[in-house]
Amino acid sequence: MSSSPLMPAAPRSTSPSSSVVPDSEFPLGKTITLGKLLSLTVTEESLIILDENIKKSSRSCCSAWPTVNRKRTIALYNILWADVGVTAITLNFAESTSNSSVRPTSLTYPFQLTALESVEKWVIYLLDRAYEDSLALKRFKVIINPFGGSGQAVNIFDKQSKALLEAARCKLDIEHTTHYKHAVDIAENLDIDLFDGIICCSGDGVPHEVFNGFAKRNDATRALNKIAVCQLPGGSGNAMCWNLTGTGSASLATVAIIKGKRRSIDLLSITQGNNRLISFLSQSVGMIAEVDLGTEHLRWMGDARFTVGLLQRISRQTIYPCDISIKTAIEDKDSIRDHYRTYEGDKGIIKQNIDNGGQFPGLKYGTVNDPLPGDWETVHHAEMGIFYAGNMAWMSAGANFFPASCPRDGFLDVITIPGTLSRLSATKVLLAVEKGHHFNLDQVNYKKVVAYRITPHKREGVAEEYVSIDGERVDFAPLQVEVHQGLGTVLAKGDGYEAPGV
Ligand SMILES: Nc1ncnc2c1ncn2[C@@H]1O[C@H](COP(=O)(O)OP(=O)(O)OP(=O)(O)O)[C@@H](O)[C@H]1O
Repeated sequence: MSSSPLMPAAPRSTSPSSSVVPDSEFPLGKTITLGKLLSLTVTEESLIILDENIKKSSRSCCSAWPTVNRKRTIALYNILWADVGVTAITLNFAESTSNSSVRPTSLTYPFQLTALESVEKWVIYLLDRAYEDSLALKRFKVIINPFGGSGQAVNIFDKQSKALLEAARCKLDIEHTTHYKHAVDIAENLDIDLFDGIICCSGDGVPHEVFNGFAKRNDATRALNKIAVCQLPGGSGNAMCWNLTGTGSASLATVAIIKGKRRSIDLLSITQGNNRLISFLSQSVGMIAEVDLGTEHLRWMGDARFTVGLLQRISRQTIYPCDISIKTAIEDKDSIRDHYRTYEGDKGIIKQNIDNGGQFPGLKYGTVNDPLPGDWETVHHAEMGIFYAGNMAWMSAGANFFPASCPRDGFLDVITIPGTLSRLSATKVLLAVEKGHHFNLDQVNYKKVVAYRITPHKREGVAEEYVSIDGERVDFAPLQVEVHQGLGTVLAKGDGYEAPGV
């Protein structure tokens, strides 16, 4: 068998010789003929199987007679693996069962022993095309939060993902979290030589913990560079999954991970009090934080609780006073749009040379306890409604809050919206968020920044105040944030985020 990294050794034996002749175009062409009635062709996008034995019949609208359809087309993206035995080839692929789900399926075709070498070469070609610049046979640590979302994460993984990963011959080491912050310990102590990635079947809290676990290691930069972090939608907020795979379907996201390309993303350092932690997704103060963290009583509504919670606060014109100091990178929307179009899927900085084998990088701008750097601009916001800083586009399904977000541009996108907007105006903003069209509205202030500090002020008579980092509650206290360009690694379907841009 070939020494291709894609291929396992195929068993050989000495069965009778065969009359199978590879297509004359092969190996330069893409077809292998396995018999008079059977050929497999790799085209630009698909595997086409012509099989006279396929008994699928279809009736055209113009004809009363059924026609026999002997052609089967499988998108190369859905090809998971191919095993070559001595006299049969088995193709594993993801078959659509609906618009939003796939399941693993296989087809086996016999061939005669003399064709073995040709079949092996053809399979190497097929798998090269099916995986392109994505690593095949990935080795995953799988971390499942059994309490994520509505407690369905184990079920989701077992029913919708595991068999697809196995069909793609991925190596899995599965662990269920047993306590709060368990994923921090798992990432901190992981033998990174054994894995290519971590799949978090959870909400956004577990990937947040994984990045923080890596950050604690002495070889943090190596771990962050080597291990790609990904998410299957097993929680109540699955933003990472939406941004990197473009779906909330566990089976479709699994295929996107199997075929996922290693891409770097910016990470953020946050200091608050004497703590430092790492964020990959967002920070919010004001309405968004309160709705995210303070509406547990509306959990039964599912995703609708965010909309209902926001509308309640908008109608009351709720305000959240704070001071914000920013080191701005790009201020006006036209320049942000130009920047987005240049850097959205930029591959030029896919991997900077950040793996120096050492600890997590230091802070360029000091901590929240240090004096503010002289070139930061500070503004007091007496009537802030929403302060939202995002490192990815989707903040949850249907909420494309940061449509100008670029995965590795070294900037964080910051939105501020006054709490004093009229109900009509504020509702217009919210309705525009799904498609990212709020970016164009005058009421929405949108900046790209390299660092900022926010000091929220407690409101008189308000019992609970909220600050959220990656959807998790932290102290209601000042925090300072700076970006580390391209420091994290993920598996992504495309080069940019899977969201409509600007
Ligand atoms: N076995 C466990 N027992 C208690 N807490 C856990 C356990 N496993 C994970 N956690 C904690 O659950 C939190 C949320 O996890 P995750 O984001 O996966 O779920 P979620 O349902 O989206 O979250 P949320 O409850 O914040 O909406 C994390 O802080 C994590 O440490």
